[in-house]
Amino acid sequence: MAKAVLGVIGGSGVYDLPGMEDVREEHIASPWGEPSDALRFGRIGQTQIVFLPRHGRGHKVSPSDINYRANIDAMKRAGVTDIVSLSACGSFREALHPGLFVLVDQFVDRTHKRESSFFGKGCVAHVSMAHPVGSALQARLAAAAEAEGIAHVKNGTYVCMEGPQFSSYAESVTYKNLGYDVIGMTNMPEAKLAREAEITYATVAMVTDYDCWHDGHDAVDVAAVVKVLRANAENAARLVARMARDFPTEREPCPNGSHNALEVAIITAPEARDPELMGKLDAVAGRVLQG
Ligand SMILES: CSC[C@H]1O[C@H](OP(=O)(O)O)[C@H](O)[C@@H]1O
Ligand SMILES: Nc1ncnc2[nH]cnc12
Repeated sequence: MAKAVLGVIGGSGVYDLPGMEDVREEHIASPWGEPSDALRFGRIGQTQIVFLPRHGRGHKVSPSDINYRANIDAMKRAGVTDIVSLSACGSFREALHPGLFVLVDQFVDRTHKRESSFFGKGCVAHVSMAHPVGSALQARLAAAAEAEGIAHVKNGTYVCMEGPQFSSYAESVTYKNLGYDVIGMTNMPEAKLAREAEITYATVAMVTDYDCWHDGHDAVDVAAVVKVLRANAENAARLVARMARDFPTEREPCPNGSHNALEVAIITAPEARDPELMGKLDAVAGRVLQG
């Protein structure tokens, strides 16, 4: 197994990762376009960390405009084996209150304007998304939250909307009635692309609001989100630092198959593959394509 490198993708309010040492920045070029920002390399204890703010510094990139493929490809090129996504979200349950961290285990993808695969014409692949979150990585997050006394719950479904507008009341009530737990605008296709790149993925969905279904709360707006973000970001930094303390130095096999997701996924015959696309897949699929 490869050396373990922990990637952290910071969402709204998380543009930095306090606690990293020996920090250096590098702009990683990707054949998939421009990543949201330079990658920040550092370590916490013995654990190598690569940090990327998905909206860029200053929050310049909107959810639909994020180049998710470039971000994941750049992380793969940086040697990242596991990604923790730190994401703000709205809640569809009274008990999932602002400030709570939901370690979701499922996603519903309602996005429709984003490139959501590295594969396509000239190299077709179908990875499993049955269990999109690495359960061992999720367990490490839960243990770290427990140790730090950070309020959290394990499991839940994150519905990813296109945005950038927040949901209508009818949409919000529909999602709630469908049994979804939280809502955001970014974790899809991020989680799909991570799986295609054989990177283990886990989300910390940090509740900021009750979206707009709750009679006792105003409909969500950015000001309401920002009010809760600062405390959430501080807890997120503590959580990651704690998890990094006991992180393995060697990559562990993922119980959900993310470490070898491509082994049984590529269906295009070798002689039918498009050389140009194969070139772009050098990082993401290099392990299986180069044998
Ligand atoms: C600022 S509220 C809406 C914004 O916040 C979430 O961002 P992220 O997932 O990157 O933390 C949500 O997905 C929207 O992009
Ligand atoms: N209610 C909400 N809907 C979508 N994305 C969010 N991010 C934070 N709160 C959100």
